[in-house]
Amino acid sequence: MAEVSLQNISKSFGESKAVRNLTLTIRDGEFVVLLGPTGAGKTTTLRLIAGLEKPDKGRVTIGGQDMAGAAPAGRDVAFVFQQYSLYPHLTVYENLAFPLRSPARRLGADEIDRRVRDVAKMVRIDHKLENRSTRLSGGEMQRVAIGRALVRKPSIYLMDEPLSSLDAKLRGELRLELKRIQSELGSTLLYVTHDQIEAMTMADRIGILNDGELIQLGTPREIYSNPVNLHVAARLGQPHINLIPEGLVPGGQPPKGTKTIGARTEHLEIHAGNGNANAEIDWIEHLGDQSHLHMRIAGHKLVTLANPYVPVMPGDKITLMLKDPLYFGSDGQRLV
Ligand SMILES: Nc1ncnc2c1ncn2[C@@H]1O[C@H](COP(=O)(O)OP(=O)(O)OP(=O)(O)O)[C@@H](O)[C@H]1O
Repeated sequence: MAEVSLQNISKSFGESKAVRNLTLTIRDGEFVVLLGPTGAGKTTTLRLIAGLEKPDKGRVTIGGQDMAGAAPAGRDVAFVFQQYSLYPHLTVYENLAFPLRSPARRLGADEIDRRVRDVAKMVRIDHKLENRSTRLSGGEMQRVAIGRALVRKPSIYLMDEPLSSLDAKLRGELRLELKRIQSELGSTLLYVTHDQIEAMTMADRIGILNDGELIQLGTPREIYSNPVNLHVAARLGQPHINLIPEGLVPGGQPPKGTKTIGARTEHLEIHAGNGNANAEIDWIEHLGDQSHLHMRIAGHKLVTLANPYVPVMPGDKITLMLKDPLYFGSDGQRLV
């Protein structure tokens, strides 16, 4: 494995600026997730590292070596795509062995067999090695696709939304397994997604990309608790952070210049009305182990998470207070 570094990378397609002056280092053995909406430049960033696109400006290094001029095959990266790109006419075993059979690798049959069986166990597909790859469920095919990247032991794994075509349950399972495998192998991995749960649960560090720009890079906790601006604050958290005008809800100590307050569940205190009510419960969404309380205050709607036994009903008057919320200025930047 190796450290991979992007320095001041820019890439445009005609008028469209896909990546703008991006600087990012993925440390040896680190799992970095790029999180951003559609069109943010996530896939382009992976393709620039893989050598499938050439930067207009800037440098890519892998293990300290400048990759300018290096063809994709010479870069020692493994790419996993959103859609399992398996060879349909080959068995699972042959799909896994394929990347190891290149003459440049000069691996013996025993070594190939050992690696294929090790990886098949790791991605839990060892019971289907003789199956045609088309005779597998979606989750199994994606395990094989991930396994095929893993057998190679490259400098870095690049993964482009590899779980997005799977149903929620499988996605949850493979998320855990991918994280386990990555920690076991100490792999360097750059993973792109627009799923905040994947980013929060798997990443050592998350990079928030928007409109081709890296807006913030930090641990999941840092990104969640200390967003640098409104855009980052709105990317993470379920339900979405409430963004309300300063002065609407009492409490907190807004610094000079505060325009918007960011209030997540942990930043809101709710008390029974007792004569000072300033808000009203609109409705309650029961999610099973938790509920979403929808509230209204002076025409603004807020949502917060509550335990399902909280003794309130739609129409109840309540007192809403802020507790150390996030503050943002008129330019959307965080004020501390
Ligand atoms: N080959 C191309 N030709 C023209 N424009 C492109 C090309 N590849 C990407 N773009 C543009 O560059 C921008 C970034 O695209 P990119 O695919 O990197 O975004 P993304 O964050 O991966 O989006 P998604 O989540 O939808 O895959 C978009 O505006 C896209 O239309």
